Amino acid sequence: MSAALPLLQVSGLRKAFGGVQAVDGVDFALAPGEMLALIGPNGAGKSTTFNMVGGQLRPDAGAIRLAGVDIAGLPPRAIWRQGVGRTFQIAETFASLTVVENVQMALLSADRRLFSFWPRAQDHRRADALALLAQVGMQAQAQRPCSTLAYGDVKRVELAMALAHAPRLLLMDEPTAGMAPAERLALMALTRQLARERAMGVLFTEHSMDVVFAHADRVMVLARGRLLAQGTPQAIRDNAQVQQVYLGSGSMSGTAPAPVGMA
Ligand SMILES: Nc1ncnc2c1ncn2[C@@H]1O[C@H](COP(=O)(O)OP(=O)(O)OP(=O)(O)O)[C@@H](O)[C@H]1O
Repeated sequence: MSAALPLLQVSGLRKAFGGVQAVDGVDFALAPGEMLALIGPNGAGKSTTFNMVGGQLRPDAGAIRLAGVDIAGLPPRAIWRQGVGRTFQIAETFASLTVVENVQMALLSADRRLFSFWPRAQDHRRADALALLAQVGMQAQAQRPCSTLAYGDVKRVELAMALAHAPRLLLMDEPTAGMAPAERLALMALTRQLARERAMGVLFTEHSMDVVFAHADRVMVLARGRLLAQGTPQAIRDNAQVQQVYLGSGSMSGTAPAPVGMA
């Protein structure tokens, strides 16, 4: 692999639902260790783009290359095996398990032994699970049931679980939804640190502009399925077209102030 090759290279990506062109020819690249935020008003095509990269949706056209290999249209499990991880909420059924057991379950899944070895999860790679928990600052709470954790701590455990199969690219769909401002900045600061340490690319959608401007290396703005702008957080914040799109839509959806309010 050439050093110049991006981790993720998306080109000509398109997807329509009936008469709605949800994603209309999107191109972007993501480097190892980079935090790339995907933002845009409601209905801009963020989730559709995100789900095509993760394999939940099949593109109508376009290429999605991971370290040069086209993964467009592969099923989610095949894309996961290529090294694309995703944060998922801890399922209700696992909330009664301890923190370390949840991470052990993720390691079992990464080792593709989830079903055959289910009863022995407690023995499986416990030291590795504890090491992952140390990386997200949760080792001291390893023995607690997940159901007793504060919300921000659950998010850290989910991050440790997503790291269990050592993804090259991590997809995070609104990772800080429902979190208090200080908590969401802390979670994304941690994610950024891990991205750097592991040379792991992170693509995330986010409605909280404070998170985007504090922790994205680069920001991509979608509007009506097209890439309106991409650049550094500062460049995006100062971009008149971007400000207009958000003003035109009332404001950024969700908890965040509109970009124009943050200059
Ligand atoms: N399964 C679907 N069936 C029909 N239309 C869809 C479907 N998924 C998305 N769309 C449409 O495609 C467009 C883009 O939707 P998408 O969910 O990708 O936007 P988004 O930027 O993620 O929005 P939000 O911020 O509200 O989540 C919208 O017009 C939406 O109504």
